[in-house]
Amino acid sequence: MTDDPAAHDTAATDAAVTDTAVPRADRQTRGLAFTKGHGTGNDFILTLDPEGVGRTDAAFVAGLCDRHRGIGADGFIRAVRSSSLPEGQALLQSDPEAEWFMDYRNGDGSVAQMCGNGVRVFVHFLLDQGTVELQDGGELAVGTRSGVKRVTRAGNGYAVDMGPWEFIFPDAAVARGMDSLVEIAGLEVDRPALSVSMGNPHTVVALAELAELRAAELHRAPTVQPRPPEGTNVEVVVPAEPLVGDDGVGRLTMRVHERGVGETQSCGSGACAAAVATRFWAGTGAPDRWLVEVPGGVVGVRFFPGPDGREHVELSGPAELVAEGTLLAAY
Ligand SMILES: N[C@@H](CCC[C@H](N)C(=O)O)C(=O)O
Repeated sequence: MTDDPAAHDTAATDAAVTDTAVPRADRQTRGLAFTKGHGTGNDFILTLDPEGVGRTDAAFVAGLCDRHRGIGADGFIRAVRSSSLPEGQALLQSDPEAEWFMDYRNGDGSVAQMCGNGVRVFVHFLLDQGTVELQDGGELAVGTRSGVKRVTRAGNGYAVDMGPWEFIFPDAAVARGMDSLVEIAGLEVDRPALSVSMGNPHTVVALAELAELRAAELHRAPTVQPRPPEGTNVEVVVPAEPLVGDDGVGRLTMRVHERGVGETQSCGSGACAAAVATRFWAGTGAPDRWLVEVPGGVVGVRFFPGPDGREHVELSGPAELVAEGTLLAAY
């Protein structure tokens, strides 16, 4: 695991998995109420913990997310009142509307800054719990480790302003249109890539054809050189031919290896990063609207001028809740 360049610095996670610092009495999680949901197949275990008192240590989260010995999910999301967490309290200073904080963890228990599919499912979960009200067209401010995100409802679909995108290695990106080389199992030569931050890090690789996309063995972590400082999620994309349809919308097909998870059916922030990179490579005149096909469905990406004067990225797509239950295990 420690050789996995696409993963977080896993030392802390590994230590926490075998952590005996959590007193045995506090490991009792039997009776915990949970909901299972997904956005285009990117699946999450959600719990409501307004006061922020529940367990979030890596051993617990990894146990819950284990697909054989737990409930199984790509990630764990805890709904906490922003006022109950230091990160949330800091956000409330500048944005008092963000009453709820999406406390997100990857399936291996590592903390990630942002989850684009997760934040849509999070809002759907809060509505289902009766914790918030949101009419069609209404907007909810959500606290995240990547700042406050505004989520708009359209039926069971949600659109989130993910905020501004940034190149992780801006000098190389602008000078060469790529900043790193990625070795992907199943593909013969290393591929050039562009690393984009959507609050969390992504490295996007363009392939020429769908056969190559199918050949990529994404259950293995790709090797990225140079590796973004906090690790990275790797998106492999094939731009459509033609890239832009008669409707003026750009299209691409994507698979992803997520940091802290492995291959997933979808990654919302990854779809945004894939659209950023593809639009950049396409040059002047490339569209502001994109449809990104992932193994679990299709998500929309739109570029627009944000209220802060920077270009923002909107992610849209469905959110589904599929089950609720009570935990029997003590991890
Ligand atoms: N694995 C990611 C966090 C989760 C991203 C998510 N699936 C999405 O929809 O954006 C990371 O470690 O950054």
